[in-house]
Amino acid sequence: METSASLVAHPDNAIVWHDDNLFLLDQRALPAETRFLLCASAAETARAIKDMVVRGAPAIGVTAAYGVVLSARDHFQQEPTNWRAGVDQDLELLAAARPTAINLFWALERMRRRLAVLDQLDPVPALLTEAQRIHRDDVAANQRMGELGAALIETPTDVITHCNAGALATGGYGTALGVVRSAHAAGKIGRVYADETRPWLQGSRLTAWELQQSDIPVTVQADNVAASLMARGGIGWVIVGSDRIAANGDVCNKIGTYMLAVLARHHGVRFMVAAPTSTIDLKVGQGADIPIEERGADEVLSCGGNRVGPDAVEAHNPVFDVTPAELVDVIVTERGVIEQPDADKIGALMAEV
Ligand SMILES: CSC[C@H]1O[C@H](OP(=O)(O)O)[C@H](O)[C@@H]1O
Repeated sequence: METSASLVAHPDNAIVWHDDNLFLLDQRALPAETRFLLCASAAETARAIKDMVVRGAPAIGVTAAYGVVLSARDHFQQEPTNWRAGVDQDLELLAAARPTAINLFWALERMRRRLAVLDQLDPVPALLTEAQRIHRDDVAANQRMGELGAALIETPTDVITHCNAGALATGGYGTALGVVRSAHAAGKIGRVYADETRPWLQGSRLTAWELQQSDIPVTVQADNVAASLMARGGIGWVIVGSDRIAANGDVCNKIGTYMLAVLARHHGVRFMVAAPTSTIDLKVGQGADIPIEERGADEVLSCGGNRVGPDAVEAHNPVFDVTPAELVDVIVTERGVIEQPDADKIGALMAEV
């Protein structure tokens, strides 16, 4: 993949369709380096998702949608009257990139439905329009969630967040960090304590960088500081995103989220999950049924590119966990807020979607 220095590196500009190609702000390099990588094919897009050049549930859905556009362009150019089989294969390649975030499959299904009604003429313009609509809708949903989430914060407080559920994890603005941005603008959040989020360090590398771009006070902390910080007082909320929400309200999110939810309940800190309805998977009844991605041992046994563990030692690296619905005080979606989520409330909200 080549790079292009002509794009502006900003959290809200991490996924860019430019010169009929896809450019991704390389989140593996942030914050030390801001570089865009060119994805010129569906295969390169799938690789970028798998390698976490781009990550975050809505962000990989938006990215995969553009990957389908690249696929249609390539296969239409190669075989103008027989491009569908190649595009179908690329849809499967993109779907196999990562297993947990439902937004990837939700976005690909939207592209499949658009494909189904296209005739054999050039599919690219219609597919690009659909991908851009998915991208635009995601940003609008995040801005709406920001408003709804901020309104729940009654008195000014500090908050803890985990991983990165910001503009970098979405089409822009962010889910959890979208609430933070809106609440801070309304004078309701003083400081954000960002868990570094081992092993991939989305918090110390991405959330801290994002909040600095928005001039929001942020303090990075090791993941195991959260308990004593809550015990000290002054933390009103834990605000996180999600990669998949089961039909009963169980929330799958970055590893360590479940630990935060238990601590929050113990310390009387409220626990908010901000996620668009595209993150709710009614086909999965409970959190235990959500596939949890396991990544390589090297992510755990290294830090900042330096090996820290001994040779030949084993490592366990599940990168998501499940927080039971009963530990979630509120789920904020773009369609509304669900207090004390359960299957009936999730079903009622989704019936309106
Ligand atoms: C707004 S969804 C962000 C969500 O995705 C992250 O996982 P990863 O960085 O591995 O893609 C994490 O679970 C965030 O909460």
